[in-house]
Amino acid sequence: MTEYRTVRVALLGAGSVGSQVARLLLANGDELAARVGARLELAGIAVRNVDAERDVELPRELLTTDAESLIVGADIVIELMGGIEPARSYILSAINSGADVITGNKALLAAHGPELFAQAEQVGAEIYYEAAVAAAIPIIRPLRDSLAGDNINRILAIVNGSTNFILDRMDRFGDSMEDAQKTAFELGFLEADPTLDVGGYDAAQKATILASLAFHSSVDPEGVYREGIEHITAEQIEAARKAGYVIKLLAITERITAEDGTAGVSARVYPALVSREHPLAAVHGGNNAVFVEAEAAGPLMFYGAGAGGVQTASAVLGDLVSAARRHVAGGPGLGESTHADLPLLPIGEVVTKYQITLRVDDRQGVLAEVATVLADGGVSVETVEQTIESTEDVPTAYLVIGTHATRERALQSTVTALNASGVVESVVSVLRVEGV
Ligand SMILES: NC(=O)C1=CN([C@@H]2O[C@H](COP(=O)(O)OP(=O)(O)OC[C@H]3O[C@@H](n4cnc5c(N)ncnc54)[C@H](OP(=O)(O)O)[C@@H]3O)[C@@H](O)[C@H]2O)C=CC1
Ligand SMILES: N[C@@H](CC=O)C(=O)O
Repeated sequence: MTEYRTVRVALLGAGSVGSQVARLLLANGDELAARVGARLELAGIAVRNVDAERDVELPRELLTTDAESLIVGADIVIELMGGIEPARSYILSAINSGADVITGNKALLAAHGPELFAQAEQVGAEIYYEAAVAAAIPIIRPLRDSLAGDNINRILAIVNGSTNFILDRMDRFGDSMEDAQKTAFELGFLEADPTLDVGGYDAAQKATILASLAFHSSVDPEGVYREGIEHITAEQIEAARKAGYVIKLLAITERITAEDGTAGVSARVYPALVSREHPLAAVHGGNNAVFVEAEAAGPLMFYGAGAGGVQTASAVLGDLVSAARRHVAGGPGLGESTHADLPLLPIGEVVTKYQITLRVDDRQGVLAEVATVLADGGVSVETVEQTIESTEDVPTAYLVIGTHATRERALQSTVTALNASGVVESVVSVLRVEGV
């Protein structure tokens, strides 16, 4: 039998993900040792309550509430507790004591990533975080390594499984928003606080991480534009379907140029119209997908499970093998590269296409009046469709206007002008069209 040296691993958290990591680490010890060239010894598992019932039976003697003592002497610390504190302090302790760190904590990385990476760089430690975006889907390493020699222009991503599940139910089964949310909750898709998913906060944290990585820049999470799906109606889903679109909550990050010529990055999250021909339209249920547009590689799509204990554990164990190999072989790790530091530009600088639905009086000349307001605002019209829904005494028409690519600032002021003009009864909806 091969004699291996030992790498000591401390696990913080034994919830959905942590318990699966512990199970797989204990069950596959020999195989992992052969792959790494060292035995991965699970030194202990820190939890809040050692007597709590768990999905996976874990050796009682490994459980402890003393995370600090566990960290001391560990070669690798895996943080799967979630939240900001005490996770941040534990990670800093681990780094300062010379350990490499693995985490799936997107909330922490979005809020404190630069601080943690800077500290790690100072002491020569590494932070691995494949599980933090799109769980089981390998996307961090491809962006950090495989595409490191290319230039990324844009990423369009479905990174929140529960909102994708909800919108997909509405699209494919005709559910209302309320019913779809109820089903998502019953199936355990939504976070304990569903606002994190439905309000787009979870996706915005992941967009922050993707933007930093793709554009080698330090991205302030406060500057990431965010809209949730809570206002999406069954009528909008139906109208989108008729027009050949599906509505998806997208996390988008791209290289853009502001009106004054400043080169920068946009990171944003909102429900957008996606053509049914686009690969992202075929992402159903709770799945995730990251669509990368790179200068040389062209379009690439990474697809799979974006949540789930065992699926996420796969990404964590991949990181563990990498970290342990580095520990055995020595030498530099993957490193964090924020050398470009492009500014994060506000939503007003984004250029995209829009679909505007207006409710207007069905009378002669109304279309020309609407066209004048749009032209005055610098919004160029690509398509117009009119539906008449008049009753005997209320002659009403709906205009669905598709625009050419327009800067968001101009679009928003034109929508304000339309509302104030007296020409339209109401602006029913404004949706951005992405993936074109
Ligand atoms: N679940 C998923 O599908 C995914 C999760 N992630 C990320 O992975 C991380 C873990 O998620 P998940 O497993 O779902 O979380 P859970 O809430 O299921 O588990 C959290 C674990 O951490 C322990 N814990 C919490 N606070 C402390 C503390 N102060 N001291 C010691 N232990 C503590 C809990 O202990 P106890 O059991 O005693 O309560 C529990 O075992 C999060 O950052 C999450 O965002 C990323 C991708 C997907
Ligand atoms: N709540 C998240 C879980 C994984 O990060 C989601 O719905 O995708």
